[in-house]
Amino acid sequence: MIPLSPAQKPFDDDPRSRLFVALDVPSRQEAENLLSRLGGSVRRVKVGLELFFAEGPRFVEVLAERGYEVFLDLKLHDIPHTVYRAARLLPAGAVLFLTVHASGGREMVRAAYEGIREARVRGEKHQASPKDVLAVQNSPSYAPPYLLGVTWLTSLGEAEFARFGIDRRQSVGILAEEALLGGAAGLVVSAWEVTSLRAALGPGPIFVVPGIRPAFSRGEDDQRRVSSPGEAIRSGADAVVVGRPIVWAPDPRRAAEAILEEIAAALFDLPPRR
Ligand SMILES: O=c1ccn([C@@H]2O[C@H](COP(=O)(O)O)[C@@H](O)[C@H]2O)c(=O)[nH]1
Repeated sequence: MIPLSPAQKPFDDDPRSRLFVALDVPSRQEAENLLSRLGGSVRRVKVGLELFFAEGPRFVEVLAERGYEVFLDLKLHDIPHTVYRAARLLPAGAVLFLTVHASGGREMVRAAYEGIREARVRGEKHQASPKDVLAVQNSPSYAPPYLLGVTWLTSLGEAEFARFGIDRRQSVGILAEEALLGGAAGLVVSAWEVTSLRAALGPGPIFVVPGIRPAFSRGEDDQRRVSSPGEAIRSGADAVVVGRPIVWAPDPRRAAEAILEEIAAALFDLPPRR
């Protein structure tokens, strides 16, 4: 694995690079409405199963054409052969992050990585010279689309881990290793595990944290390992994913801006990136 230096990670000083709004809505029309309500407060979006089933890969390309950076959260999980063949068809030029379940094992993650590499070359072929294609083909692992390995879903709480007979902390470490050894550039983790993973793995891997519940939205739902946006960033997350606290807010733009302020304050408290 070629470690990514912190400076190479796809984040910048704009707090908007640290926030992915989950477009968890059932149609392109609803996604468009939400995006127009969010205005310029958001630059990065996450497309998950719901919107992808509704609108397919073409809408991912439309979002990218409009300047949004897209996290395609399909959480691939199958035998390596199947994952490889699916990943080859990724609209590579339109995607910043793609997820796989780390529990598929390092061979499966590697298959996704190889599929992405082919998708990247195929996408480039339309505009690039053979020399450029070769350069893309030989590029280091960490060019977009970046592959992220999902460790344990943030909807799993201590009751589930007890029922499964699994040690959460230890097994998250194993899953992280499987993902990174398979070629993932980073992980999707809960804020509960970020501090220990960052300490163990260093600044290189990208950590993206869902299960974000700002103070204004706290209430019962299906998320179990939750944190505020500020806590997640201070613990070592590079970025957070937020769905319902923004999507279901009476004023989504105001909610996004409050979260961005919290992210900015947390970044300000951290030492500069080395
Ligand atoms: O472990 C995981 C992995 C992915 N997600 C996704 O993030 C968003 C969270 O939405 P909220 O409405 O803020 O709960 C959603 O799209 C999930 O599919 C996750 O929550 N946990």
